[in-house]
Amino acid sequence: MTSSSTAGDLAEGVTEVAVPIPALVYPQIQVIDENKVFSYAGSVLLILLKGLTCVSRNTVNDYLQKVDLLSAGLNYHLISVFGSQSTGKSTLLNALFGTKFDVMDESKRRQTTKGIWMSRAKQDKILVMDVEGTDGRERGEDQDFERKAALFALATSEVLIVNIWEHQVGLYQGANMGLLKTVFEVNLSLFSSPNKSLLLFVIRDHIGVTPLENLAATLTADLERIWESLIKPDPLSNSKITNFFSLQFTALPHKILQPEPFRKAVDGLGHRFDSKDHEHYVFEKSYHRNVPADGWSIYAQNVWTQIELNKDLDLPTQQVLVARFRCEEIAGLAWERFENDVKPVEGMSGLVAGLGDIMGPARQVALEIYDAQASRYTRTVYEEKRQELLAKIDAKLAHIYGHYISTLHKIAIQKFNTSVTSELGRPNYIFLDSIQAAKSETLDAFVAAATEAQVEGALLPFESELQSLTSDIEESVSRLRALEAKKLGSRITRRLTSDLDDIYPRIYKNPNEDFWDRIVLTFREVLDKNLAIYKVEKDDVVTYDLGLGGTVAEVAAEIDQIKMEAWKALYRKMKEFSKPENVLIRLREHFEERFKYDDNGVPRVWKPADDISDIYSESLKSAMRLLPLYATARLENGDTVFPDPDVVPALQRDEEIEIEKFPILLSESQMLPIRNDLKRIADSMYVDAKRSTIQSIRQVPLYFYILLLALGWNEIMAILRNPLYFALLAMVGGVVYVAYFLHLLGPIMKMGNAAFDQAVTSGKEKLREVLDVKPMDSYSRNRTSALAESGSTKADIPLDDLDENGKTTSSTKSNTSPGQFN
Ligand SMILES: Nc1nc2c(ncn2[C@@H]2O[C@H](COP(=O)(O)OP(=O)(O)OP(=O)(O)O)[C@@H](O)[C@H]2O)c(=O)[nH]1
Repeated sequence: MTSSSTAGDLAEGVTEVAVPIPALVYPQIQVIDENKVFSYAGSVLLILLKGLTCVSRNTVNDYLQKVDLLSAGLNYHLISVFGSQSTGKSTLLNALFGTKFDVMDESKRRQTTKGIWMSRAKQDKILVMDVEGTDGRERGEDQDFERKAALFALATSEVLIVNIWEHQVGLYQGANMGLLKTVFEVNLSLFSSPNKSLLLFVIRDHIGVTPLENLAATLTADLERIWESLIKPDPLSNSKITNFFSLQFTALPHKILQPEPFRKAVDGLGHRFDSKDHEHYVFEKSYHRNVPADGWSIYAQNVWTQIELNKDLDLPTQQVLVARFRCEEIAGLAWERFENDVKPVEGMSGLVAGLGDIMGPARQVALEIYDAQASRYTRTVYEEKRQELLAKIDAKLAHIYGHYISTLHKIAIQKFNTSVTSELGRPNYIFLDSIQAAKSETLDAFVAAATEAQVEGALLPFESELQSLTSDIEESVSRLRALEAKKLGSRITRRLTSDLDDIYPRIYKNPNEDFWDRIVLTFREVLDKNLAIYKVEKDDVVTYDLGLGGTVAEVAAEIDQIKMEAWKALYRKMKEFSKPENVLIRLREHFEERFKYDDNGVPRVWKPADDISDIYSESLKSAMRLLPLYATARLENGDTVFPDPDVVPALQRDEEIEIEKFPILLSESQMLPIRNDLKRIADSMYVDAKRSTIQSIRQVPLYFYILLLALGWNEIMAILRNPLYFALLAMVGGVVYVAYFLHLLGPIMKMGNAAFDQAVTSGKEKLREVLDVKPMDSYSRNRTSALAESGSTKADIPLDDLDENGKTTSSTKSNTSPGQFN
């Protein structure tokens, strides 16, 4: 018992000065009608956890809206009154709270209040329920409604005003003790843990003979007795009535007989409801049912439905159900607002400027909407639904943000490529610096834009996208590095090719057994020279730095690529020089050098004594010996020339090179025509040599000189007699003598003849070229040239068929010549 009021209350009512009441008159609403139907319109069926519960967008909500309490949250109070029929309950409520509940027409003396009515009180944020009176003759023995109504009042109200006549105190039925017993019983099932309510006994028609104190004591004793008689569940077996109820008592004078004291007493009683400082202030936090005003109608309706269905009325569960329903409803509203706010940026392609400034406030506003209304409901439900809402909002934000940073990623990589391409297009660029600058700029811009669009509190990670962008950039850098390495490789290969162009022909022209050793050695020297500037030697370990960055493995691969290109350049050079036509020319030159010139390099003038066949044979053999050298790249030790093992895999993938045939430059089938052609050329030269010898040994007949003397006698004499002619003759004679003395007369004449013959042959060749328009392949052309130079374009002429003048003596033909190469 929190307070036990006595006559002091009465005195309080009498002595206190009435506070002027604002002339506010609120309408009323029937919450439950006499047929036990909850007041609603246009019901909506909802499934709330278990079973079907009829929940409405009802008139109660409309009413609360109308009386401006719908948005009051938990800041409202609910008071019910119950008691016997026609005991002046409505009269009391109207006087106490300024309501307009119907009051019985005295002349008719019949039930006025049917069902349960509600009205807002004149006091701040108080709702009052006027419950149909008990013991009415209209319902007779049917106590169903009064029990249910009492239960409903208890489940919803903080304060229950029990209205009794003074003369009923001490009576069992008249004082509603039977009903109170029911109330106590159901209270135990309603509130498994103590959830207090205030029972405010208002004793009417108190005439003052029995002090209020005594009346209160009687009532208290009755209540405790009832409480003790209840069968309580185990955990509550030792509980007291005061664990569940606070009790207050007050008494009012007769309204009709003592109107003024009645009014004053009512005014005094009113202060208990609006003055927090009042010692009997009726409202305590623990009395509140913790159902926000906007959820009250659902709560009340659920409670009533449960009561109507005679089901266990577990109020905490009902509160949770209402909280769940309302929190979901509020979360729905908040989500709707959020969706509307982010809609403009959701479907946008490309980068949305100021995304964070749109998403952040949208999230904030949605949460504020939710918090403002839902935070009044059961904490656990509120938080659970808030988490759900937050998760939904953040998932949407993550989706929008994901799209944003993915677009950002694409734009960033494009910008990187553009920037780096333009950097690398500049003269004298430094690859690594250019790449690093573009990379830093791109990543910084990405991080800045991604951070700018972040929303405080939301988990919007961009690290994985940043990682993906970084690896895309690295991939791009790798590609650029490969291109750069290729460019560098091409430059090195060009320099190497140029060096080989310079050196290779010299080695090639003078082949011997270590011919290929020299070529490979020279190649390696040239390659080393070109790679030397990139070489880094540290602790006897040789690595390379191409100035392109990259890992050790990447650099090694790039160096291998360069080496591979170098080997390809060598291969091309080898192939070029080993073309059959080039080899034929080289062999012919080699033959000529030995056949037409002596060991001192002096052109041979063939004399009858010379062994032409032997020289021919030796020269041809020497030339033929070169062919295998040119045909297969073989080192002196017998190994074939082959690329280094580290470049072989790359060469194997290269389409230009058949790596297995790397050292094979001329096949057997290619060598055969070269041999034949060389032989033909050599034969031709041999024939010419033979012919020139025969011509040199031919003699002028003696009679030619006698005839010349006879016919030229006069001229001879004229010359001898003329001093001028004679002097000239003497000079010519002197020159001839000196030539003869020096044995130059014969060679001078031979050279003259040879020069003449050569001129004739060249003339014929030119004439043939002019007349012969048929195109020739390079080998045929070179071959023709080689043959023409040797004068062997004619058919082979066997030496045995020549007479001493070098002419063909018969049609007999021989297939072999004396000096034929075997
Ligand atoms: N004796 C007496 N009669 C009162 C008092 N107050 C009101 N009445 C009369 O009691 C009768 C019933 O009043 P109501 O206020 O309608 O009583 P009620 O309890 O609300 O009636 P129901 O709603 O029908 O249960 C009326 O004729 C009132 O004039 C009072 O203090 N004393």
